[in-house]
Amino acid sequence: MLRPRHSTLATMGQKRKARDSIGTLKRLWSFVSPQKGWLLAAIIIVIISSGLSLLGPYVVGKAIDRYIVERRTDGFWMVLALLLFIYVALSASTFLQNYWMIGVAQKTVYAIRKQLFRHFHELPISFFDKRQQGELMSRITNDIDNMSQTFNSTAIQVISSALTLAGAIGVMVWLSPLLTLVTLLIVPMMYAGMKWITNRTQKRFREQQRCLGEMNGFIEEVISGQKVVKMFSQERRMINDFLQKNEQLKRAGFWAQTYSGFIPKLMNFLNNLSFALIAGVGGVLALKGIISIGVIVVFVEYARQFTRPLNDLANQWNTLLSALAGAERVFEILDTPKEEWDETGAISLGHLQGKVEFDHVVFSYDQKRDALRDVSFSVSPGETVALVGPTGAGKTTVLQLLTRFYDPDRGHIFIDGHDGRSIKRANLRAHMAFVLQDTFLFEGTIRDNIRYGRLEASDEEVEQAAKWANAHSFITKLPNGYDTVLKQDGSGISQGQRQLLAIARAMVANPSILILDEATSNIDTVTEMKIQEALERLMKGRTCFVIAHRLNTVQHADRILVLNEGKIVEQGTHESLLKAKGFYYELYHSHLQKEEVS
Ligand SMILES: Nc1ncnc2c1ncn2[C@@H]1O[C@H](COP(=O)(O)OP(=O)(O)OP(=O)(O)O)[C@@H](O)[C@H]1O
Repeated sequence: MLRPRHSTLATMGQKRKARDSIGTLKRLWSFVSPQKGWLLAAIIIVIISSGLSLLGPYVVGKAIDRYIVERRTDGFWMVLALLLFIYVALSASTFLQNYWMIGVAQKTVYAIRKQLFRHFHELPISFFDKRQQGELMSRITNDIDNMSQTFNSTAIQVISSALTLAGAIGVMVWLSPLLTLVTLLIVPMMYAGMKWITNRTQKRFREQQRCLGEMNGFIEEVISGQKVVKMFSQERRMINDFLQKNEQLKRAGFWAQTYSGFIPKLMNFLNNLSFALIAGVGGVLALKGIISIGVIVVFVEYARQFTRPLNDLANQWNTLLSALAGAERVFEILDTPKEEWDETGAISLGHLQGKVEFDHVVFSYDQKRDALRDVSFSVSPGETVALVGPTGAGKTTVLQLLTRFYDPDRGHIFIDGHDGRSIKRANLRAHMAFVLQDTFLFEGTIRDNIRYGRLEASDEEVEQAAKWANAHSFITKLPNGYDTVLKQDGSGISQGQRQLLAIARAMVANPSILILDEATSNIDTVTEMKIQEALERLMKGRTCFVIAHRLNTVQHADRILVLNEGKIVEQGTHESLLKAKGFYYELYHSHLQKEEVS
């Protein structure tokens, strides 16, 4: 079937740390640089707010010395006004730094998301064939989200924490090197304590995430497989399995939360310890006249400010690293070469007769095993050709090459006498339409879904196509007719109705070449007849390729190409092939037996 295959090879997304952080940062800068004016403004305001947050306690300390210790009164109101100004300016600058930084972050992430999504559309089908859908989705959603959060807050906090820390130490050393030493004594303890707790917490959180992921996967499976669960009366077993997973999650969640709850307690304890040390040692120094009371107050305040950035820096560093890893994964996609678009001098064909010729075509997906081996055949305009063969014979591959999702390794494909490579891809595909086994419907109205075949089609053309496709009568019975909104999974309409819509969509496209992936499986007889009739109308006057899984549906094809292991082993009409008593004859009879058994 003409449908992407998912391989489990895709594991690029599993790596946690960026391999080339400098390179990734440089790439990131290319997205941030258009906002460098705003970024500069945000950084300047961060420097100002860090300075203000250090200035506040310093002025308070000086004021205590002046107005409480020395009992002076001059300039009291001035100092009070200064303090008021400092704290108001601090709040305003914090607001501005957030506002500007969020602006920079959102614009940057917008640009990355836009480029990534555009790039997705320019990637060759082989890229999607080799990767898991979920993994690709997570790059465009989770990784970008992670980057966005980091830009929004973490980056600016790291700068602000580092500045506050450096500034506080500078002022403290200037005021009293000895008391600075005492204050800094707490740092190694804080570092060791935090490391001890975070190691354990991270382990518990990972365990919690694992249990949560497992439980979500289980719930999703059970919900989507409800019919099977009920059919085989597996409810009890499902509930028991769920209880087990729920229990594991409860245990993991308990320890993760308990350990992480230790962090504020530990910080509190160390803060109090530091306060006691500063007060004790500072008191002795003050009594000896080495420092003033105001300096002790400044130190107490700084020590309080100190622990927060220290703590923040450790946490934010990890967030920053994981965002860098996410950015690297996004850039990996952006670096994947685009589908080789059109060769220079490629032409557009106005009208296509529909003549197709495969000339000694050899093709391999993996350069190890040939999927097509020296395939040659020629199809006249308007001819219906059925491709049959056992699974893996190469039927889909023929069509992947015809549509130029892949190009042959050797040999040529001619369309109306032009080498396929010399025709613009978009032009070539505009002359083709598909009716696949799984009709892909988009979230939108029935009208829009049909119009997907040719966006400029008028409402009348859409309705006419639906009439030819035998879809009009069921559509008009729906509450909102052509304006009925379909869900993405097409729930609300039957399998057969979906196929009729697919036929209408192909009718609107009015292609010269039609590709049908046997569209009539699992359908009741009445609908099947409707589909058959619609298909016959659709196929009239067009070159058609039909992949047939049920051999009784291909008997009316003008010609049957029988493929086996990538080679055309026979071709002819149904009758001539049966008469030849070759591979098709065997295939047909073994198929008939299977049908009888079932
Ligand atoms: N994307 C891919 N990457 C690697 N190998 C592939 C890919 N798609 C198909 N193949 C291999 O190429 C060969 C031909 O596959 P193809 O899908 O053309 O067979 P098919 O006749 O359409 O089979 P089916 O009736 O089961 O759909 C098979 O061996 C298959 O495993």
